[in-house]
Amino acid sequence: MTNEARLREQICELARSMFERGLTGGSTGNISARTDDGGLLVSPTGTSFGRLDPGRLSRFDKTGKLIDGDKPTKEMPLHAAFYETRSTAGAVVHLHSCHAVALSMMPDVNEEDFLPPLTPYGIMKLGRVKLLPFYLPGDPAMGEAIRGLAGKRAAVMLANHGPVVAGKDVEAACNAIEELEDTARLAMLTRGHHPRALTDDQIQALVTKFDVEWDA
Ligand SMILES: O=C(O)[C@@H](O)C(=O)COP(=O)(O)O
Ligand SMILES: [Zn+2]
Repeated sequence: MTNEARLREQICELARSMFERGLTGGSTGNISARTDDGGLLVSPTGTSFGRLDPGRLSRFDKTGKLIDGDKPTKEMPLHAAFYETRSTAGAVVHLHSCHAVALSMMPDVNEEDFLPPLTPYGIMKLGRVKLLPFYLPGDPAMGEAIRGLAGKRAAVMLANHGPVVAGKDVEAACNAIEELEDTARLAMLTRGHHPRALTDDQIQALVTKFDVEWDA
């Protein structure tokens, strides 16, 4: 099996796993990954994460030209902006995960640190998560918003829509976006109960020990 064939299988398998666990429903969400030749494999528009077909993923060459496969996600500008601004990005995932979307609607949420520092893994896997405003799905302005972050954030939350996370590869991006949803779930569950969050010293210790991108 070629590396590309393995990558196609992995994209579809991880997408299906997230769908089956209710992390994104219907035909929501999109996923992309870099190929060895600098191109991209991308989920087609209107497809369900539960039923992605490895042979029908949209394939782009390294210049951004669509080579074959089905019509790509309408969120290509969003995905492309992550690859352009983060040289370490090997994959990008977007979900409509319920608790993250709910948290994005809360009136007092911090736009610079969308997730409260509740557990170590949220900090280690995501760094600081920026809350972006609401955009219409497919609006290329989302790509401009990502470019405006100059590669400093691996994860953003689109208000009233869903999270988007870049990782070094498909597995890392999927693990990180699952952590985003879990942390948002904890935040919603503990909302109004004054949970004890991690202290600044604990956060700094994590950032240092696990080399987390945290300054942005
Ligand atoms: O919310 C949307 O419409 C998109 O962001 C989405 O999740 C699914 O769109 P496609 O990837 O074009 O199917
Ligand atoms: Zn979406």
